[in-house]
Amino acid sequence: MMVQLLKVHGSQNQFFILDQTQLKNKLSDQERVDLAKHITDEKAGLLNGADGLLVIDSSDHDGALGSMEVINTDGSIASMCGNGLRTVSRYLSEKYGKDEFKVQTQDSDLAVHKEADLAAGVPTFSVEISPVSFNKESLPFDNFGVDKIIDQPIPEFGVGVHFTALAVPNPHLIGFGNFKTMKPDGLRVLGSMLNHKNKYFPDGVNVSFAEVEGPNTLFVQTFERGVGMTNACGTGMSAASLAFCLNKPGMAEFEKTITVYNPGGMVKTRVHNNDGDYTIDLIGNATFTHTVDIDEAALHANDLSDAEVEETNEQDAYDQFVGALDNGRF
Ligand SMILES: N[C@H](CCC[C@H](N)C(=O)O)C(=O)O
Repeated sequence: MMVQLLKVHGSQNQFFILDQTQLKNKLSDQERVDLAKHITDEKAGLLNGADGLLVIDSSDHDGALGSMEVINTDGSIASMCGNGLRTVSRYLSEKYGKDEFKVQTQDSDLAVHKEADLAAGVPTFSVEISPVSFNKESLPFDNFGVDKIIDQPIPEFGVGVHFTALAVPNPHLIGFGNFKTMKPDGLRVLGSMLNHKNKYFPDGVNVSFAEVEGPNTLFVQTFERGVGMTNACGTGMSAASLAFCLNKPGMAEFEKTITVYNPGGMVKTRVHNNDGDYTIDLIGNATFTHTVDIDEAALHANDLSDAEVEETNEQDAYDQFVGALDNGRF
């Protein structure tokens, strides 16, 4: 029986989507991890690979149209994926004909809704990023001698950079500085050092460098846990936006729209402060670039050799959207 996967992206953070409800027999945990590592591999995989596999399944939670599992390209499971959740939201919205609903994720059911297109031909969704925590146990982190890291220098991690650590709920370390003065390879070196189990972050951590470009305007680049350098990281940009509001109140405001540029384009965020209980809205594209038709048995066998790939016509519109961005970086 043929099954259709999608290749998608949120701000060019690329994923494959598999909707397990199509399958006669669902993939086992190991089959899903093996498939993720294979299909996203830039050489052995499909379409030069991707940053992860998003597995959709049914949900019996109130108001949820489905569930999302996030598998990084190295096979590790993440609790959340902001750019990916926008693409999953679009998939479920079109499957069920609804524009506002919830998606069940590992830690919580998150509110999502369709937004006005960011540009012609650029489907756009808003997704809730939460729960948020700064407690060391929630990332987790250790061996810094503190229970929270908020706007602090960590000399061994980078000179001229102030760091904030938070879980949204996947773990993020956000460094604010000036890309021109930061060591050019600083993000890659630090991201690689902290990517997997280490004495500071036992579960690894996503590392982002953020630069303030103006009032309510950031540029963020991320070295993702379990992936490496990506064009964008939705939870990373959301975490950076919250740190921006907390640490630079003169430049960023809660409840106001923040524009976050990244190497893959641009998203918008809005940080809500409910008496210290934070949630973030992440608004951005949900672009479907390819369909991938494959026999269910081949999926179980992790055999991609007969996969039939078709390109959609959506990337052109996204490229035009990026080309029209006016911050001088594109
Ligand atoms: N690499 C992340 C998961 C994907 C997050 C990112 N792609 C996003 O858009 O939030 C982690 O291991 O926590």
